[in-house]
Formats: sequence, structure tokens, C-alpha cells
Amino acid sequence: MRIGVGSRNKAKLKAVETVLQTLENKLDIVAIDAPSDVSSMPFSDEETMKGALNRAEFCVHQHDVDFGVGLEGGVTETPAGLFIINWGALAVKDQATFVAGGARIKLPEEIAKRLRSGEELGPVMDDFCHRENIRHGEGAIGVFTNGMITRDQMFTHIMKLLVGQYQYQLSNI
Ligand SMILES: O=P(O)(O)OP(=O)(O)OP(=O)(O)OC[C@H]1O[C@@H](n2cnc3c(O)ncnc32)[C@H](O)[C@@H]1O
Ligand SMILES: [Mg+2]
Repeated sequence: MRIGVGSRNKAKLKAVETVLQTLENKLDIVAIDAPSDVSSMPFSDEETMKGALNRAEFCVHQHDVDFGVGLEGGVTETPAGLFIINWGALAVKDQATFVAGGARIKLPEEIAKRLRSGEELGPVMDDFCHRENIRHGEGAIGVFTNGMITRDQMFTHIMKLLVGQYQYQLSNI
């Protein structure tokens, strides 16, 4: 089974491997530079979901893979403040595409302000924490939940939601 993941982000790749390893021994996971075709800091559910779908569909349409996975991070305004959000898509070659959303939490106002003025969350988190590449590891969600839920764990949950929907469809044809 050959799976294309539309990213080189370590947290995303780890999540895909974690979930698929439990299902199949012969796995060929390929990291693909898939364009999201949305802004680098998506600012709504709609835009973030679109980014995930575009990445997944690019993988199955442009590469020789059985499945394409797209995982996309973004933020959205709510009455309670700016929330970090994530969406995932699983495109099955010549078949359906599945979509799932992830856990979301409010970002501290100090971070939210910087994003509203046009900065990207990745560099803002590194600056805020005086560290590098937080987006490849625990992520903002890990930092602001005290490590309770890390970025790869959050994406692992999304992957389970995607694969589970595909399995349900297979068993109900
Ligand atoms: O290489 P790609 O796959 O694009 O991975 P990415 O880390 O850039 O992730 P996204 O494009 O999906 O996320 C959009 C932006 O939000 C940032 N971001 C999203 N979730 C984050 C998190 O948990 N921690 C730090 N930055 C995050 C990310 O760095 C981008 O600037
Ligand atoms: Mg990105």
C-alpha cells in the first residue's frame, strides 16, 4: 500500500505512520510537497478544510499512490476568542474523499493579536517559546495544554477519524 502525505511536517508524518502501522505491514509512506492552495495561515474552518482537501487530492492525482492524506492547520475567530483548528482529508484513488476535524483550543490573546496582524503561527510560537520548530513537535496545542495533547497526537486522532470512515464505507457497500 502506497500512501502520499501532502507535507514534510514531522508531526503530520508521525501521525500518519502511527495510525497506518497498526493496520498494514507493507507500508510505503511518501512525503509529497503538495500545495495547499490556501493562505499559509488559514483563517477559517472553510479555508483550513480546503487546504487539507487540496493537499490530499494533489497526492492522488499527481503521484502514483493509493491514498492521499492532507492535514492542515489554521485558526478561526469565535465569540470566545481566536481558536487553533485543524482539518484532515483522505483521498482514495478513483474513489471517495473523507474529511475530519480535530481538537481545538483558544489561543492566548497575546498570540491571537499577532496572528490578526498578519503573522504566521509557526514563527510566532518559536518566538514566544524561545525555541525552534515547535510546529514539527508538540505544536501550539502541546504548549498551551501543558503537553497533554501534542500536535502529532491531535493529528493521530484526525487520522483515526479518516481511516475509520473509510473502513465503515468498505464494510457497508
Ligand atoms: O509544512 P506544512 O505541512 O505546511 O506544515 P505547517 O507546520 O506549516 O502546518 P500548516 O501549514 O498546516 O499550518 C498553518 C500555519 O499554522 C502554523 N501552525 C499550525 N498549527 C501549529 C502548531 O500546533 N504549532 C505551531 N504552528 C502551528 C504552521 O506553522 C503554519 O504557519
Ligand atoms: Mg504550512
